[in-house]
Amino acid sequence: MGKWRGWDKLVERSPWHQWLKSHFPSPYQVYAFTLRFRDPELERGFSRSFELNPLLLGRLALFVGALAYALFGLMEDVWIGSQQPFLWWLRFGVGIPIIALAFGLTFLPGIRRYTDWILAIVIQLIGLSLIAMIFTTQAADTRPYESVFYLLGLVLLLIFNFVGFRMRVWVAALSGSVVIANFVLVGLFWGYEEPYFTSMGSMYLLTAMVPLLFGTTISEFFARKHFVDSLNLEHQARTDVLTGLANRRAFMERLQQEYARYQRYGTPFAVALLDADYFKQVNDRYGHDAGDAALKALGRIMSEHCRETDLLGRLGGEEFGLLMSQTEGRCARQACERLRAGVAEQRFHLPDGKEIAMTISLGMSVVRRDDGGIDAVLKRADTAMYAAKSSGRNRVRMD
Ligand SMILES: Nc1nc2c(ncn2[C@@H]2O[C@H](COP(=O)(O)OP(=O)(O)OP(=O)(O)O)[C@@H](O)[C@H]2O)c(=O)[nH]1
Repeated sequence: MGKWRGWDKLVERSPWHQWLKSHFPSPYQVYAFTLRFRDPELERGFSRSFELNPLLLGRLALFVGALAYALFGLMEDVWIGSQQPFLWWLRFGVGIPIIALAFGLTFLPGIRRYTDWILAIVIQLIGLSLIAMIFTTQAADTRPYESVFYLLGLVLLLIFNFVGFRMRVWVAALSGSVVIANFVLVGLFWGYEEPYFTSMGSMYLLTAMVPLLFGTTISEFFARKHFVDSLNLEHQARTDVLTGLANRRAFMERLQQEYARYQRYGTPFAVALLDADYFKQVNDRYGHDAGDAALKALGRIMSEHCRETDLLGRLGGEEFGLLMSQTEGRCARQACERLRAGVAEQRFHLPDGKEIAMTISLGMSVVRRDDGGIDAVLKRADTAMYAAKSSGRNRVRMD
């Protein structure tokens, strides 16, 4: 996007961008012009969130489009009896093979990211064939209304372009505009001398494009908004409100996944249960709000002492859990010691300015072959944690 920086700046100052920004707060920013998420990972997640595979949708639209295109041709040739073999050739010799070729291309590996462009090119070629039909029937002057029907064909093509394939909005807008521009250009050079047909025709096409563009933009906007809202809700459902750490549900899910991985690949893991020592005294002495602030600070300090691959969660009250992936024995114990020492060395600032010291007791266990599930691992960690408490607190015990 580097070369578009000037353009981006211009768009960013527009009221449209400001409005979008208020609906897609960071980190879900979208490009104002193309309505795409700035984060490629998010964009991929959004595409995946559609149950309908875009390739499948593209194939379906190509098939239906080809069927309609062929049926119109058959009706004209067989039933009405076209007087122009050139049109028949254009439809069945060029149009249908192009659609069939595009259909075949959608089966090539790695083509998925180019689907929009393949479909846009098909739209252009079919558009050109319809434009050729419009102006050759005009030139032949056989039936005065014939070219109007082909003009209606262009309107149908615009409908396919915007709503048939779920193309990216800006690609559809570009492709639709080129279809109209081609119609105007060909009309100016090969149409009736009098500009009535070309100007009225382009007015109809432009007017058809406005609601199509507007409608697809709105539906794209709401689809993205809905996606972002569902991500936010999912995040909230898995996050502890006070500390911002993973909540019990998220922690247990990760633990379950880790256990499944252990069963399948044998990658070990360790779990520690961490409990604040004499926390009741903090509440009793300084009040519940101060206790909350202390818990929040405890969560922050502990996460600073964890590895990125570890998961720290608040399991409830003043109890936390630490899941250490691909870790066992001595390494896990060292990690727990580091955490214990890190908390013990820290001074906690309460909202009223007072400073207190806090300590934690940790009980740790490493997964074993004979564990029937995560309950057994957790139970050992719990027993170890109570052993740490009863042997004086501010220490690590392993079971
Ligand atoms: N402020 C605050 N306090 C909480 C929260 N959840 C649990 N607590 C308090 O944490 C305290 C836990 O006390 P106990 O289980 O008796 O344990 P303790 O005082 O930490 O003593 P030991 O665990 O034996 O070292 C209780 O007073 C709970 O009210 C919370 O979200 N906020």
